[in-house]
Amino acid sequence: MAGGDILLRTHGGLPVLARASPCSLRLRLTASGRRAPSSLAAAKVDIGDVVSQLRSGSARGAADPKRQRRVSEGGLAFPRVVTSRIRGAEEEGEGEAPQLDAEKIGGEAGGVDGSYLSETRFDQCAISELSLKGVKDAGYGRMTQVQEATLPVILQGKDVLAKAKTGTGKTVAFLLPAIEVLSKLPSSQRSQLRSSINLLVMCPTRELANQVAVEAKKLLKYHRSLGVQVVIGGTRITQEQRNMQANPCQILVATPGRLKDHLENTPGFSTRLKGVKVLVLDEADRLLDMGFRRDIEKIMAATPKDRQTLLFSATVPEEVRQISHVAMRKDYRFINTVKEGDEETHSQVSQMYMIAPLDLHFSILYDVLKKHVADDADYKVIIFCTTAMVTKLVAEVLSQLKLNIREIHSRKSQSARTKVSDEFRRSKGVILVSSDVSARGVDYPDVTLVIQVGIPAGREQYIHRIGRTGRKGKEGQGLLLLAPWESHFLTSVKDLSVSEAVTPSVDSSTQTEVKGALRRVEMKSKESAYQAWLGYYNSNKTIGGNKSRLVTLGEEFSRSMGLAAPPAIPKLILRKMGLSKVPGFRST
Ligand SMILES: Nc1ncnc2c1ncn2[C@@H]1O[C@H](COP(=O)(O)OP(=O)(O)OP(=O)(O)O)[C@@H](O)[C@H]1O
Repeated sequence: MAGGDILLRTHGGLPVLARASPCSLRLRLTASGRRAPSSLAAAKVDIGDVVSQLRSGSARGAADPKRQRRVSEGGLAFPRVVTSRIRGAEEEGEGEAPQLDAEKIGGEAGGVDGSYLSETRFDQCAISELSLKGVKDAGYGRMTQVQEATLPVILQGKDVLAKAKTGTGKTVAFLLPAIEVLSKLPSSQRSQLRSSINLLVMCPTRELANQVAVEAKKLLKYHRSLGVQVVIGGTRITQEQRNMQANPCQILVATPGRLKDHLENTPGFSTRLKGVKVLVLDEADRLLDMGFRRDIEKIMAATPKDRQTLLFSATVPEEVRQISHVAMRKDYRFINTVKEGDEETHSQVSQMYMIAPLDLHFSILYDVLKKHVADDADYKVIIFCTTAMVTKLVAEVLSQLKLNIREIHSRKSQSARTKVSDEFRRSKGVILVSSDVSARGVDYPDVTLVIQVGIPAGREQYIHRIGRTGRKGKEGQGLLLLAPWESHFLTSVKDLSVSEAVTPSVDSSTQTEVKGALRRVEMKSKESAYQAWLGYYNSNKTIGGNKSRLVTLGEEFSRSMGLAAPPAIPKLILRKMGLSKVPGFRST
């Protein structure tokens, strides 16, 4: 087991082992949500064994008692409850960094970990009656920590960069004060800017944009003079143009590519953007990374310089802090509700990783899923895969195995994506196989397990993906399934409590079923998955650097799909990947 001591905690009746990093040295929570000292143990846990022990009622305290004693005797001491102050809970972009007291904004309020809701109720805040009625109808009584920390600062007119864990209400945190700003615009300005866009919210994915608009509609319920529209890729741009012309709204939620399209092609659109008072970048670190930066810069340049800018995300890497001045005024505030010494992931989500050869991945996945499904009638699982085409393949294989599978990725039509997303949100007893289109922001309630197959695009992506479970303080489980040559990724999450799970011994009937399923999947799907897989790992800094090794790993992946030899790849694609001169790849 990598990285030192292990502590055992109870997770929904399931013993879970976690590495004892300095961050996890604090009182843990029991399944009932009461605070209790964690018991200590050291061992590896086989997920399969735990699940079957759980079914036979012997799971509690399943760890080896001798090992337990050894660690206890080893002197792992538990400090008292951490009541440290929040690090820079409110920091200036430059200059002083006022702090909020953790005890004031934390407490036993919210979900299982008791920390996502603050003590402050919305009706104690300086917000309009109309907003308050909307908030009440939405079912929100107390503010979440991030809402409590950001609302007064945004209402003061400051630019804000806010960091708060996944599923802790960041959407309302930026929407509510922004709506307040809009509702207080002097009526003269409002009539003058009647068709202008006053609040622009940018989101990296279409599903997230739709979701933000739904949340905005809830808060706008009693603000009859304010409306919201969505512009996203994958839909007919002419239809969007007609909608905007027929009923121009003051609030626009958009994905960057489509917004840029409107900027360039929709008459009068750039004039409407001149009315922007508040600009929000939701998932700011993603929108400011190289994939979106150019579009975002263009969009920002089309909005007034004196606008208010709000950047929100669960992850704010140092590079983003460095470049955030591009988007914000110099005196912006950095509001970080992740306590000093706390992890960026939730303590009530048990995180496991499993290292196994690629050719066992389908069998392990099937084994883990069968056990999870048998264990929890209300199961709701998301499996994240590396690329759209690998997602499609995994969904097809698991569907062949008669699991209740839905599939979502960028190669699906937008109408299919929306249908699957809406259905998954409402359902239980279903497994969503997804590319990174669902990694950030999407709020599917009650996800029981998140599985990540293959190396995630980075530490941030790992954190956002695992954040699809454990929302609003609820419990959840996460499993990262890696091949041995992918295990270097673990160093980038070594400060998180991710513990090793032993590879389950998959029985021969499971393996036979998986082989049969793989045989029934069309060759075309395997070819596309192989190409996409190669493209993904070829551009991975660590793995793509050694091309002859990539050939061998590609062979391993193709064997895992049940193929005797890797499929041939079109010359043009090999050339685009810079692999045409690498011996070992067959081309067509
Ligand atoms: N004050 C509140 N009280 C109770 N529930 C709330 C409150 N504010 C927001 N919520 C709910 O909490 C859930 C999570 O909110 P949201 O999706 O905004 O989280 P997030 O922090 O943006 O997550 P992510 O980092 O994954 O984007 C939503 O279902 C939302 O309706």
